[in-house]
Amino acid sequence: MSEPDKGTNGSILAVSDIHTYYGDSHILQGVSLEVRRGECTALLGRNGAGKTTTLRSIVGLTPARSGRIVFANQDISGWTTHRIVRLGLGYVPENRGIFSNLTVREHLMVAVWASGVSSQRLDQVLAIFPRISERMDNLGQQLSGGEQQMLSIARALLGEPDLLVLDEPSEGLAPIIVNEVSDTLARIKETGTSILLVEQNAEMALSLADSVTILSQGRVQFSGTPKELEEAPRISEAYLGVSV
Ligand SMILES: Nc1ncnc2c1ncn2[C@@H]1O[C@H](COP(=O)(O)OP(=O)(O)OP(=O)(O)O)[C@@H](O)[C@H]1O
Repeated sequence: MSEPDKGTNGSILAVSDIHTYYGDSHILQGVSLEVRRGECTALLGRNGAGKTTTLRSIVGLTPARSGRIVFANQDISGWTTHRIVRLGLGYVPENRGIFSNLTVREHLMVAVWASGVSSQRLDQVLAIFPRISERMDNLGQQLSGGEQQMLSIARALLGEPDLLVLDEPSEGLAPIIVNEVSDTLARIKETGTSILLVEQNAEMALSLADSVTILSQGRVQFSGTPKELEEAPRISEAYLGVSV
């Protein structure tokens, strides 16, 4: 992980006024958000608000048609996903990307080869995920939802990303496992890794976040700190359906 760069207003990721389409459907209509170095930004909103599309635009899977995305001081607009990941972005997709017939070890070794990191790095990552280290010879299909989520996060961390981008890591998990995922993300943040976290679980996301962006119908409805959101209950009730 690189040292914080004081020369660029402390931002590891700055998304400015992006517009993204699926065919003719204009989904993101001028989305802007920021992740500051070493901090966590939570991206919240109801189903269909455009959260996943925002992440897909950032990682180059569904490129924005206009707007600007600056990551690690580089304008990555139009870059391929492969190149963006190489620059230091770790992506944990919503479906977790776990293969049923590969073992935990094979998932991790593929990532080690692909990112060219040392086996020492694998040991460092496994130290954060004790449960995964005990399951090295289990197949993907033999893992619980929580273990699959942890493996997906571990794999993204192998490449020593400066920014970890996660799409609803709590989805489908029991509350006690959500707490484990949340504690793990807090530890990752403590090591200096910046985090962009998409969540339906506002409580979990706000416990980790330094800033919050709320989307509705492809537009930003709120941007501020968790405290500012707490002081604006009408916003959270209108766009999240809960008081925070
Ligand atoms: N492949 C696609 N083709 C066409 N429209 C899509 C596609 N994927 C998503 N959409 C539409 O784009 C809008 C935003 O979807 P998106 O998945 O980004 O929302 P979200 O906030 O992540 O919601 P969820 O929590 O349900 O994943 C929705 O109206 C959705 O129906």
